[in-house]
Amino acid sequence: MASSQTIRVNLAERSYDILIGSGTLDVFPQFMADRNSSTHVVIITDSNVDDLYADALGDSLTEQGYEVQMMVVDAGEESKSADAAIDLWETMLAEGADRGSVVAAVGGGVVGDLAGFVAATFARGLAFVQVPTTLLAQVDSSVGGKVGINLSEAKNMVGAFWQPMGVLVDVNVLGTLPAKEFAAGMAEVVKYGVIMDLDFFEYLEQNVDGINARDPEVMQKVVERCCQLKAEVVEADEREESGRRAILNYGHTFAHAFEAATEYGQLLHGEAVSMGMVCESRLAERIGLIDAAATERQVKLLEALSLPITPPELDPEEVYRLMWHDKKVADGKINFVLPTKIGETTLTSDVKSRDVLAVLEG
Ligand SMILES: NC(=O)c1ccc[n+]([C@@H]2O[C@H](COP(=O)([O-])OP(=O)(O)OC[C@H]3O[C@@H](n4cnc5c(N)ncnc54)[C@H](O)[C@@H]3O)[C@@H](O)[C@H]2O)c1
Ligand SMILES: O=C(O)C(=O)C[C@@H](O)[C@H](O)[C@H](O)COP(=O)(O)O
Ligand SMILES: [Zn+2]
Repeated sequence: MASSQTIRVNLAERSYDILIGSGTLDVFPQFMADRNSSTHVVIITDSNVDDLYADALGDSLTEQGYEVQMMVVDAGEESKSADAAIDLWETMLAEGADRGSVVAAVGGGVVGDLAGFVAATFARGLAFVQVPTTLLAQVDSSVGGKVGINLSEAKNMVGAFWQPMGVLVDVNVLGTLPAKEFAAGMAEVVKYGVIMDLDFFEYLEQNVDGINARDPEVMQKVVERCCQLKAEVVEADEREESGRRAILNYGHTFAHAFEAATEYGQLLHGEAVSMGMVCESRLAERIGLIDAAATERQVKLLEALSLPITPPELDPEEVYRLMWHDKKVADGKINFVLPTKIGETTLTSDVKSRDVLAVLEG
């Protein structure tokens, strides 16, 4: 294993490390042994990641004397469903998983959210680790403990806060990621810059070529910075109670409605977030919170990273209706995370429906 860095997520007895480096998959058995004494590991992965990485990780555990149960779901957002969770629970039971088993999520955000949800609920809760294999999962979904599944009208509507025992990030796996998936991960990366780190946003602007070429040194820095920022936010507000964690939802009020309106089949989550951030920045402009130049700066960076910024043709009223399923709705109002400048956001419910509809109408 080449150089690596460890970022600690401090959450009292739920604290854990994120190990980030090149070639870290080689230490998977040791990583597991250091965190739990169980010898029964349930690996949950998807139909693409199975052959690419999960099988080999399973073999490396078997060689060390572990009993491994391998479970493969169909690749794609459709697997973040109640049906998929039921299949996993039933199979785990049939094949001997018990309270002492450990779940390892090996894959992107879909696998991480689904496997984490199954871990949180099977036998009232199993220990689990995250081995994120997409950029999006490495910079965002594997950290912070939000796990869950979708309902047809509401993204991530059924779930839990269930922290992993550890997160093992190998940036080498980004090499096999399709271009569209890599770009989708960059949307969440840009999000961190807009919500809380102007210097990081500028670093991204200055390193677009290195990012698009997936330069290992640049990508190691990008993943590390995002994980540091997410760890800080999660440590401050683990269960999204004080409002601090809500900043990670920038772009998501619109994004989740776009995903539900297109039945989770047309847009990647990161693509929807890219469109959602532009919409929410335009909404902030309309109510006088930010200047147009700051939105254009986001548009320019997102486009340079090959991300879409214009939502598909959808009925604005229907998208607005779906926004009411957002988990930030409280006291009959939608709370929006809106940028006030690059590097700063505010949480506000003081938004008129006509402004939201005007943004959706374009
Ligand atoms: N829990 C959280 O905090 C959080 C944060 C952000 C996003 N999410 C969720 O994450 C999901 C999106 O995750 P995603 O973008 O990783 O999508 P994904 O899990 O569907 O993975 C994208 C695609 O890449 C493939 N893949 C994965 N790793 C690969 C690799 N190394 N090489 C080649 N192909 C690979 C997968 O099989 C899949 O086809 C959404 O459901 C979103 O809601 C959750
Ligand atoms: O970790 C968080 O908190 C986030 O909001 C990160 C988001 O990128 C992610 O998409 C999350 O799953 C959205 O959460 P939700 O509570 O709006 O479903
Ligand atoms: Zn997201």
